[in-house]
Amino acid sequence: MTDAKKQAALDYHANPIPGKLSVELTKPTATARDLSLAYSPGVAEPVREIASDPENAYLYTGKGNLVAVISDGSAILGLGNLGPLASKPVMEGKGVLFKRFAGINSVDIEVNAESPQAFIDTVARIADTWGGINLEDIKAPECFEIEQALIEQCSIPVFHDDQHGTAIVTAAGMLNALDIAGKSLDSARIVCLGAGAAAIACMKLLVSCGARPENIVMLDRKGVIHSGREDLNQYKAMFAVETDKRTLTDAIEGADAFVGLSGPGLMSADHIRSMAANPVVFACTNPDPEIHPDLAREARPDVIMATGRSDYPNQVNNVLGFPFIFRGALDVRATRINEEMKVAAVHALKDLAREPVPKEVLEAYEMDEMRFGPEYIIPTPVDIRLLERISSAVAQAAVDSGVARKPYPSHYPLKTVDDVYGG
Ligand SMILES: NC(=O)C1=CN([C@@H]2O[C@H](COP(=O)(O)OP(=O)(O)OC[C@H]3O[C@@H](n4cnc5c(N)ncnc54)[C@H](OP(=O)(O)O)[C@@H]3O)[C@@H](O)[C@H]2O)C=CC1
Ligand SMILES: CC(=O)C(=O)O
Ligand SMILES: [Mg+2]
Repeated sequence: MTDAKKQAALDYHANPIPGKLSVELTKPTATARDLSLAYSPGVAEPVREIASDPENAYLYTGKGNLVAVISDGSAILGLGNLGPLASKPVMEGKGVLFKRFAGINSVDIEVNAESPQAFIDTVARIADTWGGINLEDIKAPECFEIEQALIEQCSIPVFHDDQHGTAIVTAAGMLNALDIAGKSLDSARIVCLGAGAAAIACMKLLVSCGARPENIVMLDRKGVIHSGREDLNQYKAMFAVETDKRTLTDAIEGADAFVGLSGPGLMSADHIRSMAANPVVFACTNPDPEIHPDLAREARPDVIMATGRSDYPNQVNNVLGFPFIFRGALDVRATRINEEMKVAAVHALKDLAREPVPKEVLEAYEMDEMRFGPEYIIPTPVDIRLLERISSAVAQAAVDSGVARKPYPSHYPLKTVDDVYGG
């Protein structure tokens, strides 16, 4: 970023008041009567109701439309382990996206925990307060243990966005990009740079969608994850392949697709030049991708290129997933977000990219045209139809797979965020 853009980003966060979110009132509070209902003595009535049946919390408090965004700051975007407090702008940002795109209230919580168990214990103790928990920017491998333990201990959806939100959006984008390239997932050779939270989840979901494990080469800081390595944790070991390739240069030659979930500037023009025809390059590290889109296009005019950023075409970013996935899960009071719900989200997102783009989206992006093709493989986050399509698909999948505690919502499909509380 230029110095001017850096300053603009700081000014945006600082002015006119610090931060990006505030809390608003939903009930009248002007009179003594209002206050006697909102607080003492009236507040005692819902207290008694919730004490007699915890389900009443959904009736009398904001729980049902409230998601906690929780991080330890150990993998903030691609910036690394900068600690809990430094993660707060990102967590507030996730709250902005929850509210703006899906009408969901959120609170960000940055936890200073000395161990995964301390983090788990902290979150488990406050879990009943929320309708759902979005874990964010927690590094691998600790994130896997943390998420699994919290799913087991909590009766509300617990979802590590960097794993599953990213995987859902990557799978939708990859299916479309390969289709445009004239290829298919079941025969594509895929190189994944990174073997952390996002990378492991993305490759697992791509395999569920039809990619062949033997066609995937994953790399971490030490190079290719191959079966001769003895330093692999159980998550990386799932992707160990029999190969004599050792470096990114070895692995990328002739590959159909590259997925970068690692660090900035790690892919060169030579790497991309050595890929197969119509290469698909998802350089998804934020804020600075593995290779800049301009450099990629210069090296390979036939590239189908995506980044995690809003300022280039094809934003493959979990913002296209988590607001709408939680919307659907909350509205049927799902106990968890399962594989069926994730796959439903992949297909809803993938299919929407093939439809004509509304004029509001063109205006927001100052474009005359956006059409399914190399420069438009996936919808943009401002597309209001995401709310309708993904939330509906996820809610239906929750009902069909038996994790919903309420029927498919009668106020669906949602056309705007003003509709989220129903009529
Ligand atoms: N576009 C999007 O929607 C999203 C993008 N991301 C991006 O993905 C990246 C990883 O995030 P996340 O998975 O949460 O973090 P993790 O800390 O869990 O994983 C980081 C992974 O990157 C690998 N890595 C780092 N540097 C290198 C390098 N020089 N060469 C090869 N591998 C390297 C690490 O290797 P090792 O295991 O050896 O340490 C590790 O496997 C971030 O940049 C983040 O911005 C994440 C989520 C969503
Ligand atoms: C987008 C996101 O969640 C990340 O880069 O970590
Ligand atoms: Mg993240």
